[in-house]
Amino acid sequence: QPALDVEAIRRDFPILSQQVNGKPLVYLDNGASAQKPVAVLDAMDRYYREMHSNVHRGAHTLGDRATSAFEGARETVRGFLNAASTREIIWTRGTTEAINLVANGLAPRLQSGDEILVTQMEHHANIVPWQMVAERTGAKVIPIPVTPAGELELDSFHSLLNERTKVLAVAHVSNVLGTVNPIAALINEAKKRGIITLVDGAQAVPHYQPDVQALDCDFYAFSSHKMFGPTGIGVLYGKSHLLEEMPPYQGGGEMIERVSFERTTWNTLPYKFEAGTPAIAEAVGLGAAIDYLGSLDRKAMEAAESALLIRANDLVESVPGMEIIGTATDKVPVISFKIAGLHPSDIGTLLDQQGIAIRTGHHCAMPLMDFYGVPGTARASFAFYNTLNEVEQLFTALQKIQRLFA
Ligand SMILES: Cc1ncc(COP(=O)(O)O)c(CN[C@@H](CS)C(=O)O)c1O
Repeated sequence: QPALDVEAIRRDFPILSQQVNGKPLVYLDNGASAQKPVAVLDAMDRYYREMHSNVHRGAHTLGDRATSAFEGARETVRGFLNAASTREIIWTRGTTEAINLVANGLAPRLQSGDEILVTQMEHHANIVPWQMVAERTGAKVIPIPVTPAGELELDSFHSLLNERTKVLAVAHVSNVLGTVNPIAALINEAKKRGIITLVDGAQAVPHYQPDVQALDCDFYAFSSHKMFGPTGIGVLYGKSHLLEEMPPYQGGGEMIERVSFERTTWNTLPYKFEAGTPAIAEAVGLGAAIDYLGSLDRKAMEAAESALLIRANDLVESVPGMEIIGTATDKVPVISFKIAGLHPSDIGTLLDQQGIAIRTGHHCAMPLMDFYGVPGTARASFAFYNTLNEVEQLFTALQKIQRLFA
């Protein structure tokens, strides 16, 4: 297995080589948002310098350049997900908007007593939109419980499935626990019962390249900014037969075929769900991020990331009173933790003073915090550009904090 040349890769991410509070930045908050390679910055800069215009207007050369750059990025996303058609690739603002779009689009199918199955580990983005639609339709949102290790209780999953279950909405990867859920098996079970499946892929795409046709999920949502692309854009993959049936999410320009005060008709897929001027440069940036990832050895990336997680797990015992929350067998390199006698936000502040960036709090997963009986956790989330030395710096800092403040 060729090792990843992390030092060469880090040179692709200029932001990483700065000092914070007089110390080298150790950026371990990738689960909140990842950093961007020069290839993404250059692609967006070049777009604005040479191509920018509004899209789909077709009146002039720049418009054609912008449109082909924009639709070219959509094709890049289609290839990344192995979707059957670009008609199934909808640009959104991010994972949150993608899930809201689906929840609202499925509302006409839902009636009183129907059940929407989610999990106890979900991010609020995959709970609240369903609660809002359940409120309107009389449906119910039911959580699949999680074990203390942070894995789904699969027996409960099977017993919760019933003839009233209409939707299964589940995280591919937990942003708090790092747990990789067995989504292929979950989707397979749901499909046997005609249940519509949505996968929240926000925390999976920085680490894996999902194959939506192999998974056979009905919807897959993710955000560009988590997978080394710009903020402000995300993707909803949806099976075209379902997208065709769903009403538009927002009204305006682009999403129409013909408007009159007597009757308005919708545009074809994917434009029916893309009202208004889109985030064109951001789509180009996401396309560049996918091309950048495609230029790397994915197996070497996965090996490097699992080495980071193994080193972190090995170092936990070096910090008295430290406990990892989320010890699933199958995990991405994310560790949520608590240290006896210390509040997570104090840990975050003290680490920042040493140039180390993590996240603390409830991580938009309050039901999961309730399950563990904690107000929040400290979370270090690693990416392929982090080094073993950075893991050791984190734990050396935690040892010092524990000695001085716990
Ligand atoms: C599993 C999961 N699902 C949805 C979202 C929302 O992504 P947006 O790009 O904000 O729409 C996130 C974003 N989680 C960030 C910010 S709360 C974190 O620090 O964990 C997520 O992790």
